[in-house]
Amino acid sequence: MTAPLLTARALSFRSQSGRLLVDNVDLRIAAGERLAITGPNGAGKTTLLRMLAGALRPASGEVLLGDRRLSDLSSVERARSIAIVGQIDQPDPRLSVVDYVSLGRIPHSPSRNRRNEAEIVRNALDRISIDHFKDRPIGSLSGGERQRAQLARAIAQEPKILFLDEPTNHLDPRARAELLDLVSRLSITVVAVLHDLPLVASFATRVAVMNEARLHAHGTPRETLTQSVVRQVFSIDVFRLRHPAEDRELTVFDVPKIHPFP
Ligand SMILES: Nc1ncnc2c1ncn2[C@@H]1O[C@H](COP(=O)(O)OP(=O)(O)OP(=O)(O)O)[C@@H](O)[C@H]1O
Repeated sequence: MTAPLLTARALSFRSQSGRLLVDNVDLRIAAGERLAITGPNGAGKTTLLRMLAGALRPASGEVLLGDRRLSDLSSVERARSIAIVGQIDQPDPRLSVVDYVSLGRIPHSPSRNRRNEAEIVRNALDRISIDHFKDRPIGSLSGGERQRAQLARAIAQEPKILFLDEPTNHLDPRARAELLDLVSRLSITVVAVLHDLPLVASFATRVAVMNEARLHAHGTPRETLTQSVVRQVFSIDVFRLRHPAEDRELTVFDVPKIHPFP
């Protein structure tokens, strides 16, 4: 592996009651990689993501960005390097989409060149294909549209690493694949919490499978989304089959049968 852009060493987090929510996690993320953090509900994925992004201070362990500890960076240095698209973002609903996306430029404001700034924002709107609703108030957007606006704001921030917490949860199946395709074309390092295993398999270059606060498996999708890991962690089966119409492999996650009513 080339020199990691982000390194987590023995990262742990405890709740106030003393429960371990993340237990001794080591990770190395190289520049250009797309790491998907997956695992069952409550496994510690968001807690881990927030520590990796510097939004939550670990109880023990450390995170390095390049060779610098994240905790030693100023908030401006951190904001120039790291963008987070989280699950909760409640901007003023009257803010127009273009003004909201412009907020991504705040960390860069000391070196402001107005024409250049406007160009970067326009570019972000264009890359996420939301320029047609750039003048609408944020409060009028659907969940999926809002998720796209959040991503455009993060792109306008021009970070080294983009952190996404369940970026597709409001999107329909096609829009999910399109959004992740778009993210993978940005050529930046991405760390994303994702539940949708087929999307994990096609989007991620590496996968971190969390289970009960621990890193259960870490590696390429093929190394981690194995029959034994998927069974043990998610209690479902995974099959790798030939696509019936195309010359490629299909990864099929076999969810349990839902009993018909009654
Ligand atoms: N500040 C906190 N205090 C106490 N418990 C917490 C705190 N934050 C998270 N938890 C608990 O820690 C566990 C892990 O939470 P986390 O949000 O990291 O899980 P997750 O894997 O992202 O879950 P999900 O898939 O449901 O979003 C959960 O049981 C959650 O209720």
